[in-house]
Amino acid sequence: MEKRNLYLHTTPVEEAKERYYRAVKECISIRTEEIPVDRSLGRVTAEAVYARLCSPLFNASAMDGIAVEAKKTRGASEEHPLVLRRGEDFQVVDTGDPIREPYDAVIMAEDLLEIDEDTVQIMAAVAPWNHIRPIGEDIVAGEMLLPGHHRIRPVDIGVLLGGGILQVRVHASPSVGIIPTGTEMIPPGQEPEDGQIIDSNSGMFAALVQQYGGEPDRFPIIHDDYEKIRETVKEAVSRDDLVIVNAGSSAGTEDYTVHVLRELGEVLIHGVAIKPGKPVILAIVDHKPVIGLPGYPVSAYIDFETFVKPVIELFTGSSLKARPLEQAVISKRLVSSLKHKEYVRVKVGEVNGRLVASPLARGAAAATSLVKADGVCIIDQNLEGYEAGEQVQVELWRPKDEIRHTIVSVGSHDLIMDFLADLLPDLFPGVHLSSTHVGSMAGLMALKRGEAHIAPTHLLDEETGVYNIAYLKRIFPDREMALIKGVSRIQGLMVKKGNPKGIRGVEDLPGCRYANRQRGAGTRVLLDHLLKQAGIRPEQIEGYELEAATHMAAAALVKDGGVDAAMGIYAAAKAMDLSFIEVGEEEYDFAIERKNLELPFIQDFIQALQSEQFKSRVKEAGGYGTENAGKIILI
Ligand SMILES: Nc1nc2c(c(=O)[nH]1)N[C@H]1C(S)=C(S)[C@@H](COP(=O)(O)OP(=O)(O)OC[C@H]3O[C@@H](n4cnc5c(N)ncnc54)[C@H](O)[C@@H]3O)O[C@H]1N2
Ligand code: MOO
Repeated sequence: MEKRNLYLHTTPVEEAKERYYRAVKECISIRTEEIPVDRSLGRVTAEAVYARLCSPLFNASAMDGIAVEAKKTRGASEEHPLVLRRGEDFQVVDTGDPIREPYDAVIMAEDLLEIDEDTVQIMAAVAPWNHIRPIGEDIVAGEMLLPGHHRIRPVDIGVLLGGGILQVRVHASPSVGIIPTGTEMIPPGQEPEDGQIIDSNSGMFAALVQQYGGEPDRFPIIHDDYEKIRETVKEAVSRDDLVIVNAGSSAGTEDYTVHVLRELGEVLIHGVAIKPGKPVILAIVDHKPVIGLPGYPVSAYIDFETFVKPVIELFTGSSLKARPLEQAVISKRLVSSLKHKEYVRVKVGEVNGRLVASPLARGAAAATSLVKADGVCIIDQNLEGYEAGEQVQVELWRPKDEIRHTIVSVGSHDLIMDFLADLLPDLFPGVHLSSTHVGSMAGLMALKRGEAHIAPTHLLDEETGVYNIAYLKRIFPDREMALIKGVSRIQGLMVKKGNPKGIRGVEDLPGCRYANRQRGAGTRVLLDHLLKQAGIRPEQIEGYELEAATHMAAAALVKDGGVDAAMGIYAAAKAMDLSFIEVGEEEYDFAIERKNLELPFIQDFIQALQSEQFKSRVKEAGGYGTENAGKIILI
């Protein structure tokens, strides 16, 4: 067997950061540069900036009116108005005009009685400096306008220009080398062949670097070849301030990064007690920080935020605002190990006045969990997790105001949830739909615990043959509930195109490879019902234990995953270009507490269901009926 980097020891996150930053600070040199003020937005001052000019530059009129000598207005009153003559006693001025000797006060046009073009009457005396902005009232030449380490905002640009400053010295944007490695990697745009993986991380890193004020310097993909990786790292270190080497960070036989970095420089840390992101490498080569990030996108992102961002901030001279921490109730039990600090991506919604966090997929390769997340629940290394319903700290990634206007849906999955999520903010600006797919039963349980506004459900009551209502009565015996009617949809068996196995119905499933849905999913309840009717036991079906989380995930397993059949909706089969054997029609509705029907965004949701846009979109997908969409049944 080839050599592996088996490492059993990991360093706690804070210790790793502290040791690395101490070393980095000692070795890097911070560059600064002078740039035009009007292109300095977001940059950080390298030194204090002092005004070159005063503002205003001269004594200036603050109002439209006339400039006078204050002493000549003495004695004027309502009873004894005073007559003033142009040229002799006053000069007409506009706001901003210079006021020169002998004038020392301004009277507003509204306070004048015009007798003729050259004569006015005043009814009150004025004091010197009345309505005059003196030289340097706002800015005095030589005064400090901005301190060092200040991130420049639009208002700062205004003040600098007003103070006569055209160039400003700022921290230079660090150039960040990005080196993707891996023989199996291909650049985006190239059609992947078997076993190839699109290098999506480099694009994400480049965007992060830009967002945090650096300049990305991207290298082409380097194959798993020790010499090539070494030469590329040397090149990057010679031209960049900071270098990221992506993947090859862990224990694989072709994970060369750490060996290359050990040869070229010093590896301070390999392996941190963080999940995801454990195999991160923190090194220094030729006085430059070099960070090896793991290949899995979520690990790479979490490590970037934790270890790369603070290094970029050292170069840019200022820390970016940390994301706010909020208390939330966690909706599912979260078990975590004492071996690491864990970052669990969560969806967050406000239900009945409290924030509720629902954990998303925890896998390090689940990049879409980063896209769906409203935040992250951080479980400290010394904690073994949280029980459902416990208070947790969540770092919010989305503005709280937006979270407040989000409908939280937990339950069964259907493609219409995607249509609605897309349609809602279009029809009702500011309203969002967040849906978590856990199956019908688990959704109703979440609704019961007050963790969702709505629970999409399709549960067949075997006795009555009626969908959903019986379950609501049973699960919420003493609560006033309602059902917002959704769609009727065709359920069936999704099979490979052309149905090569000649499957006609559930009776043909024994002998085929099947993919099931998770326990409590309505689709699984339907399968069990049909199996019972057909007198087939679950053990007779190969793959009964294989659980797909959504219709689309089940369809994907049939398409490419070595599975012959899975139960699902027509629209998913159509979207994946599969053949479809209809087994029946069912009703997909939304359970809700009656008191929540009046919430403004729930009213918007009901209207969206009734909208023409929704109906035509659903019709296009096929296999749905929308006659009852948006109707309310009180239970
Ligand atoms: N025996 C062990 N195996 C693994 C361990 C371990 O401790 N012992 N650690 C696991 C952990 S944790 C992680 S995280 C990964 C890290 O893997 P590597 O950094 O070595 O990355 P690769 O194996 O080269 O790639 C893994 C995977 O990542 C994706 N990837 C890679 N590069 C990119 C890219 N540029 N863009 C998008 N995605 C990328 C891809 O799916 C690769 O298959 O190791 C575990 N293994
Ligand atoms: O560190 Mo790995 O990122 O846990 O999957």
